[in-house]
Amino acid sequence: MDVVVLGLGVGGEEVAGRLAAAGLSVVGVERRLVGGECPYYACVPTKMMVRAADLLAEARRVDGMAGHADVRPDWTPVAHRIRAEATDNWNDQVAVDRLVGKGARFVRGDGRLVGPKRVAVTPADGSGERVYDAGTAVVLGAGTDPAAPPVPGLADTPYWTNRQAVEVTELPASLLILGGGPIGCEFAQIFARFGVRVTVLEAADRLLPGEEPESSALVAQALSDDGVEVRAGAKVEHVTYDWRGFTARTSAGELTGGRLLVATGRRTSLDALGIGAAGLDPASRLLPVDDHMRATDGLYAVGDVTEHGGYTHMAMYQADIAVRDILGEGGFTADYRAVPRVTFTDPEIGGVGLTEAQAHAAGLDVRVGTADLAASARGWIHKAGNAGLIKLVADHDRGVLVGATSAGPCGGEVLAALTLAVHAEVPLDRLASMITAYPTFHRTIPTALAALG
Ligand SMILES: Cc1cc2nc3c(=O)[nH]c(=O)nc-3n(C[C@H](O)[C@H](O)[C@H](O)COP(=O)(O)OP(=O)(O)OC[C@H]3O[C@@H](n4cnc5c(N)ncnc54)[C@H](O)[C@@H]3O)c2cc1C
Ligand SMILES: NC(=O)c1ccc[n+]([C@@H]2O[C@H](COP(=O)([O-])OP(=O)(O)OC[C@H]3O[C@@H](n4cnc5c(N)ncnc54)[C@H](O)[C@@H]3O)[C@@H](O)[C@H]2O)c1
Repeated sequence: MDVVVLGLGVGGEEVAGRLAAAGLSVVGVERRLVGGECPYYACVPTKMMVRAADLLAEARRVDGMAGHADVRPDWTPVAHRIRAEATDNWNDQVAVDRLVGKGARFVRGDGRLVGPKRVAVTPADGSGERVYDAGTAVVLGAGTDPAAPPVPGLADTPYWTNRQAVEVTELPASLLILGGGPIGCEFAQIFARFGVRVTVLEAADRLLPGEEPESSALVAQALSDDGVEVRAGAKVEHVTYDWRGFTARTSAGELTGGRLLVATGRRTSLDALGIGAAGLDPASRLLPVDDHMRATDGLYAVGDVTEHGGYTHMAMYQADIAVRDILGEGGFTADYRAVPRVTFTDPEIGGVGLTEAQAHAAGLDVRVGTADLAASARGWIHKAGNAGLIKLVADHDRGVLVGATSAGPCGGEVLAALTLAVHAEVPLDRLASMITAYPTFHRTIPTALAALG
């Protein structure tokens, strides 16, 4: 055996498939579904939900702009699409066949490191434990599970995580969401647009605390316009559940919901994965890796278990680097200066690189330029649903952008131009001389460039 891949999510499946296709002998170990969180419980089904919720919102904007539309939301086609088109009713046979078709051996079971380059697997079919020795490398791609805060009472309740929220077939009348990060905000808007009374409780003083404060304000306004009640800066002290639903005692008073969705982040289980047997600190929450994705001699890690995970595109990027390193192919190594991220609310919140606060914390000579998307020609034409902004964060010393935000309709698409600018370190004067088509949303980029202090 050349390589054992432990965890076949987005990152692990890519590594195992490509190495097997290149002729290496590969064992892939997965205890749940090949493909991991993204296709079954995360990116794909939630963006199908977003698409449906956005259709409702656009239809509600017909009045006053294109006639009149009566909109009657129905969750049935959304739940059906998630089952029939996205998850095959949470069956991964197609993915298993694809992997085996590339030449990998597949074992469904629970794996753990029991030595450097040695993995023990307890197969799901009840057969006895098997041990695999990897001649070349072990690759960890074990991802994360939803984390729940240690709130008294919470563990005794049937709360939802993203997994139950994706599986839902009948919507509750009301939903209380703990956490106003990307997961909390996306689900809040989706369910509110389908008529659920939603309350979001966020411990930090604003939604999306990892993004620019201007983005947080935009999302708070959008959620409020959709009827979501947002309580930021509030702490949950106790949770109970009875036949009426959930009651949360919080520093902002008592909050209730027919269902409770916990969206307060993710957790790894590196100790249970046996990283101590490879000489790594079992108490680590995330694995430090070098720019070839090596955690230690013969052990690689990709995706959410690493310090630079959190997104499917990062798991894919890191998988590519690990594969090329194992095959000795060379090429680029990991560079995290221009990592893009998009929260798929309406308006979409796109960000790349550093926020203004992070750039200051890095000791840079920071200049900031902001422009209102709604005030642009395209924003004015678009009218209903035109809220958004471009914010640029520049390093004045080097004359380049180190971060940017693109919020608005198509905010995630417009972000591509800004990602390119940060990634390629395009000089600001060269960027300012770029011609932008009229009347596009991305014409707000030169307006923000002109506003750079
Ligand atoms: C609701 C939600 C929405 C999201 N939306 C987006 C989005 O729009 N865009 C985006 O880029 N990212 C999004 N993400 C993040 C994205 O899903 C993750 O970054 C991505 O899935 C990480 O891939 P991974 O391969 O590292 O891990 P995972 O996808 O978590 O896969 C890890 C796999 O390892 C398996 N495993 C773990 N331990 C063991 C073991 N001991 N033995 C055997 N198998 C094991 C697990 O069963 C799992 O299948 C979202 C996440 C959530 C929760
Ligand atoms: N569009 C996307 O790319 C996308 C969408 C969803 C999720 N994701 C990824 O999935 C991961 C998890 O997302 P997430 O939103 O769960 O995590 P997160 O860590 O980004 O946000 C969790 C939020 O919960 C808050 N919180 C923590 N404890 C709390 C408590 N006790 N009460 C109230 N609020 C509390 C935090 O302040 C934070 O704002 C992230 O890595 C994210 O990047 C990505």
